[in-house]
Amino acid sequence: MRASWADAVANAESSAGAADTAPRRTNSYVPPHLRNRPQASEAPVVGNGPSAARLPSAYPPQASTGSRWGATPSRDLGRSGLDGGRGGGGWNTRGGGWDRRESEVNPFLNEEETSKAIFDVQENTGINFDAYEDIPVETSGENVPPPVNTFAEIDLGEGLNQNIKRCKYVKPTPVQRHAIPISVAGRDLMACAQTGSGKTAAFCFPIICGIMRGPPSQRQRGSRTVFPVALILSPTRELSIQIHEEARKFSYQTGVRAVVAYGGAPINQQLRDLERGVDILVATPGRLVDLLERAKVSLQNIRYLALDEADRMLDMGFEPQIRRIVEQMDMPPPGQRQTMLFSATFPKAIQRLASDFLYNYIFLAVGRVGSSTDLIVQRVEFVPDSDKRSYLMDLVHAEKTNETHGKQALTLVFVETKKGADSLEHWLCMNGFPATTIHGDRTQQEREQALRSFKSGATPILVATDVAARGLDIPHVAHVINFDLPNDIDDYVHRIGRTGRAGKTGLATAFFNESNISLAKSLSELMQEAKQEVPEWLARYALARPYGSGGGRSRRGGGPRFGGRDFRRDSNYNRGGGGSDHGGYGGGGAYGSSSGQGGGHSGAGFASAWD
Ligand SMILES: Nc1ncnc2c1ncn2[C@@H]1O[C@H](COP(=O)(O)OP(=O)(O)OP(=O)(O)O)[C@@H](O)[C@H]1O
Repeated sequence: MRASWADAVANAESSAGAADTAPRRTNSYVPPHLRNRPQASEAPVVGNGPSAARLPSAYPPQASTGSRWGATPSRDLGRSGLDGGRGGGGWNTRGGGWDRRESEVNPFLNEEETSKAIFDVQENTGINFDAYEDIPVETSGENVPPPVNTFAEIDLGEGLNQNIKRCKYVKPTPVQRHAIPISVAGRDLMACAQTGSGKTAAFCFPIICGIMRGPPSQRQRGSRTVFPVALILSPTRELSIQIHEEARKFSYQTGVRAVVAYGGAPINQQLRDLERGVDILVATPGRLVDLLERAKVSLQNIRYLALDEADRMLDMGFEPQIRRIVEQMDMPPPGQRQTMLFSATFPKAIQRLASDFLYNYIFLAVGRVGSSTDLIVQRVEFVPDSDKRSYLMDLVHAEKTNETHGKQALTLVFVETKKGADSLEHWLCMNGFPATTIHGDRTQQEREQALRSFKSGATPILVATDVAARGLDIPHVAHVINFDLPNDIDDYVHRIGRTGRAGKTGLATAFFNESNISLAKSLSELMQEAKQEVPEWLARYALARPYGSGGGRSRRGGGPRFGGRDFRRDSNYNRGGGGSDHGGYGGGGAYGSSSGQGGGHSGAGFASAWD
């Protein structure tokens, strides 16, 4: 794969002009787990090899670091049977009590310096979370724990609280207000909440808190297999890297160790990292299957399973792999582990599949993108294919004038194909607009370099396929352009959600033409729900054309305001007919077959909480 001209420019820029500010000045590939390492003079060389986890124990550390280190660690996850019969020794593998915090690199350092230096702003302070205040929230399930208004209302432990402060999170977002108490109470959860609303912390905090409260790790002697306690799966490598970076921040100095494993990067380095000890494994499914097949990882001690972008993880492409990992390896079944599924969209068919993984779960829906807050201004233009480039030129010209502290605002352009991405990037560069690309034909090194270059503002235009559509949290993306619209409205929701994050505003422009007619109705409905101006021509297309066959129709059944609604509310759910496309569904045994509690949901079991 050729290295793009823009990447070369970005490399040159970061090594020359930005020498004072750029944290990484070399162009050679450094895998994520080796990044941010201190210079020899900065930190003692402890834990820097496979045998590190067997170093003399510094455990127990000072009590000041929170309840994890308290005298009576609690394993109570809020329901019976979760730890039943497995004895005390086999829960996790935190290096026999070795205090990893001594050698831990501060994950906050780099980021703060980079962010301040480049954009001269502080993230997460002064965020307008009031914008989320009137967002509708709906929960269903039995005995839903009440939401909290502050982080302080939940005993997350001193170490985690410190990190929340370091992240400058002043108060929980709506999904966090509801999801964290539910998960800390030990309940399984399917959560559907807006893009950019803090879902990562919503599943990371309860996991870290639960591990801190749990028993100390026991490494299995003589074995090179590792036994993580928590598994977080995500569909793309970049998203796994990002979740790992977040998890490292949230678990800094808590003694909880997060490791990432993903394809396209050397497996040996990931193995070495795993052997240093792992509590939370963040992984992409393909690489995890590889590790499981090599018996490098065992899932038998998993107490927490989180699927981010869960609807994507369970669609046709990923489902077999996910079932293999969750159901056919050695992971404890639902009821004996806690499962958390998160996404901004949850089609009902996927909910049915997902319910196999859950035990007596709570469904949480928090208003859809832009639902009542208009954080993202959506525009749609009728643009024939032949005119798309000149329209794009107009838009990026306009962005050039939209500068913050001398830096052009970031623009993310989505296209349909990898070839299309390369060709558009080339054309933009030829026309004097530094751009780079991210797509599946690029090497992992190129993909990560492209993201860094985009994030730093060195190449303020990123041309991407759907590989960048979900989960990526890139500050300062001011404009998302759907140069080619996706076939599925949920993909549109995730794409435009790369802007307007964490209470900030953003702009999304879509080029629509005859080839997108199947999307007309769902797009027009979505825009109406989000109180956006729907062009007359789009409304006409929407009226003339029912939902397209290719997924244009909203499959989520979320109705107004939600990205998904609990499929158990369907009238035919309790009549055993709700799962016609889902084997083994219906009747009372839908979830938690091992529970002995039946698991069927009566209508009376649903609570509804509107904020
Ligand atoms: N309580 C909080 N206060 C301030 N900022 C927060 C808070 N929670 C999360 N954030 C910030 O909000 C941004 C978006 O969070 P996150 O990436 O978890 O969103 P998400 O809901 O997972 O989005 P997506 O659906 O696109 O995956 C991040 O930069 C994160 O640091």
